[in-house]
Amino acid sequence: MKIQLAIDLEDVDGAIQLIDKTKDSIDIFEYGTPLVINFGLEGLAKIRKQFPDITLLADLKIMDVASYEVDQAFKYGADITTILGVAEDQSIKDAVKAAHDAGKEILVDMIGVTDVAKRAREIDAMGADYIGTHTGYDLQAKGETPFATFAKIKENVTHTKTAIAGGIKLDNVDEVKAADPDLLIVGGGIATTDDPAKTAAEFKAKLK
Ligand SMILES: O=C(CO)[C@H](O)[C@H](O)COP(=O)(O)O
Repeated sequence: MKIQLAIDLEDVDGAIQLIDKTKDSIDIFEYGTPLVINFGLEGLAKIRKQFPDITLLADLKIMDVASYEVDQAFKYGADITTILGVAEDQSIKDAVKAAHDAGKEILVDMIGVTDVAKRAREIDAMGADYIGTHTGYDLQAKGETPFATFAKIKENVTHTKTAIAGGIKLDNVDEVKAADPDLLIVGGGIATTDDPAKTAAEFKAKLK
């Protein structure tokens, strides 16, 4: 299982410092949506320049004009970008094609999807690289977790790699291991701890 650190900070220099501290334990770094909102893809390019060899995901949560936005993410240094599972089929197919033409990857974020099993089967057939459960902050605040939805995804995909996100902390690692995703995405569970380097290393050790 790979681990992705979601960097949902509000400044690029803070993101650079966080990457520097945690890079020995993390497989994929996510340029989170707050960074996209505040600094656009210029911030992503700054991170790429600083770290030419890391795997970078741009969390664009694309909804439309998919080929263009996917191409922009890769032009500015991403290896993977995200599109929403609630987007039109055509947009998801366009995103997958644009990514694969560029030798890159697409993660479909299932936030807000109501019929998860059906949509997971459809997305599996569209050739996305990853399909991810995502309990957003607004539902985390109501006590929701991603595990039940993740199980539905896992049951309904045949070849797409699976990802889980939404409020995962070190305390949840046993449940994550039982769920068995290909990719674990952690944001606050690493970034907001007193010692992110130590927490990231603990995640890595526990996931072995
Ligand atoms: O995409 C996101 C918010 O929209 C976050 O990156 C994702 O939820 C992971 O962060 P956390 O572990 O803090 O929930």
